[in-house]
Formats: sequence, C-alpha cells, structure tokens
Amino acid sequence: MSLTESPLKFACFVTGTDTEIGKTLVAAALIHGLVKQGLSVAAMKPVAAGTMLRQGRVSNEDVDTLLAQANVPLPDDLVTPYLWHEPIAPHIAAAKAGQVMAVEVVLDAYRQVSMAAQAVVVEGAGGFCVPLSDTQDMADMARALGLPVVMVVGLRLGCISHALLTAEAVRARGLSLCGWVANTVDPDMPYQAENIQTLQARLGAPLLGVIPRLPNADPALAATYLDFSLLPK
Ligand SMILES: Nc1ncnc2c1ncn2[C@@H]1O[C@H](COP(=O)(O)OP(=O)(O)OP(=O)(O)O)[C@@H](O)[C@H]1O
Ligand SMILES: C[C@H](N)[C@H](N)CCCCCC(=O)O
Ligand SMILES: [Mg+2]
Repeated sequence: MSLTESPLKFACFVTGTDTEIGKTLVAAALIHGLVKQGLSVAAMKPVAAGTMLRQGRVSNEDVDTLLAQANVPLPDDLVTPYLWHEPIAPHIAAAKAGQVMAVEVVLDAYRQVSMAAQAVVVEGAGGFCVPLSDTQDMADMARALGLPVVMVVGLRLGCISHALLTAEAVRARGLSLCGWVANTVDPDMPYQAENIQTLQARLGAPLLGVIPRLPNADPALAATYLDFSLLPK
C-alpha cells in the first residue's frame, strides 16, 4: 500500500430522527461489531455539545462512549473538531463562544481519520438538519463527507413522519440511506410492530435491526440486535 492510499473499507454517517434517541448507542454498537469483525475502527463525533470533568479531563459523554468501542487512537481534535461546553444547539454554543463552525474543518479531520482506519463511524449531533452556522448545517456536513447514512429511528409516537422527512432530506442531498435502526425510546409505545412495518414499507432502505429498551445502554448488547451483513461492503 502506498503512503497516500486509504485503508478504508467502510464508513458511515449516523443520523437520527431527533436528539436523545439512540444515535450514540447505535454508533457505538456499529463500532463494536466492526471491531469484532477484525477491522481497525475509528470514531468521530465532529460536533459535540455538553462537557463534564472526568478524571481531571474535559470530556463529552458521546465521545467517551464511542471511543470506548473504537480501536484506533486519535488526537481529540480529529475526533471532535468542535466541542462546546453547554448541552445546547451547537450553533448557539458556537456563537456564544464567538466562533463559526465550518464543514471544511470537519472534512479535513475526516480525511486524516480515514487514512488511519479500515472503518470510520461518524455520529452527527441532534437531527439531520441541525444548524452549524448561519450558512451551513449538519446535512451540509454529511454531504461534504459523502458517506452512506445510517438513520436511527427513536421509536415513539411521532417517529414515522420524522423518519420519512429525514430519509427525504438525506436523499435530497444525493446521499445513500444505507440502512436504518429502530431503537426503542418508549417501551410502552402502542403498536410498535405496526409502526416498524409502516416504516419498512416506506423507507426503501434495509432495517438493520430493532433494539429493545435495554437494562443499560450497552453497545455490545445493542450490537447483537443488528445485522451487519446488511451494511454495504
Ligand atoms: N435502547 C436503549 N435502551 C436503553 N437506553 C437507551 C436506549 N437507547 C438510548 N438509550 C439511552 O438514552 C439516552 C439517549 O441516547 P443517545 O445518547 O444514544 O442519544 P443520541 O441520539 O445520541 O443524542 P444526541 O443528539 O445528544 O447525540 C442515553 O442515556 C442512552 O444511553
Ligand atoms: C446537546 C444535545 N445532546 C445535542 N448534542 C444537540 C442537539 C441540538 C438540537 C437542535 C435542534 O434541532 O433543535
Ligand atoms: Mg449522541
């Protein structure tokens, strides 16, 4: 392999129907499964909002969860070029800090990461169209990365329309929706199976798995509910 050749075999962008619906759990489960397949796997959470001090280090829960599964060590600023202190809409956090986020910075980080791993899993923040700045949003970021998209659907009343709108927005940007995951947000959702069937009939992308409400959000356990053979080769 030449020095400039990428070892990359698989990469995806994980989006979802909303914030707090299981993107991190699914992204971490994907990383877990890919590592189990023998791949070197890098994680990116390019935009993260919400920090805490853990063992004297400023950290973000999503980043920690993803990195706990990944097996390619990377500098923090490549994993997360934009880390904001408050758990709020990232463009507001950036404005408060007097900064402007740019997709190009994330793309540059991704290019470096993709030279260092056989698989890269990139988690968005919030839903697909969360703003980054006055002129760019998360969807622009996904388009710039050009990665196949895995959509996490947080199963609760209202998710059908959110999922269909998200799929439409992904495809409108020329991206492939390579799969979706049904993740149980509301364990008491009536007619869960019928809701999933409705989405299966309309999304036109493979259902990678249905994750129940787990006793704790363990990525290894979540991975057992995913069919990795459905992912693009
Ligand atoms: N299937 C599940 N079983 C148990 N807990 C879950 C499940 N899915 C998600 N959770 C929990 O719900 C919370 C929200 O999930 P998660 O952090 O994955 O959301 P997210 O979509 O990544 O949000 P964000 O937009 O902030 O990145 C977390 O505490 C997570 O551990
Ligand atoms: C802080 C939170 N957990 C997410 N990382 C960011 C969610 C932004 C949502 C913005 C919106 O669509 O209203
Ligand atoms: Mg998350």
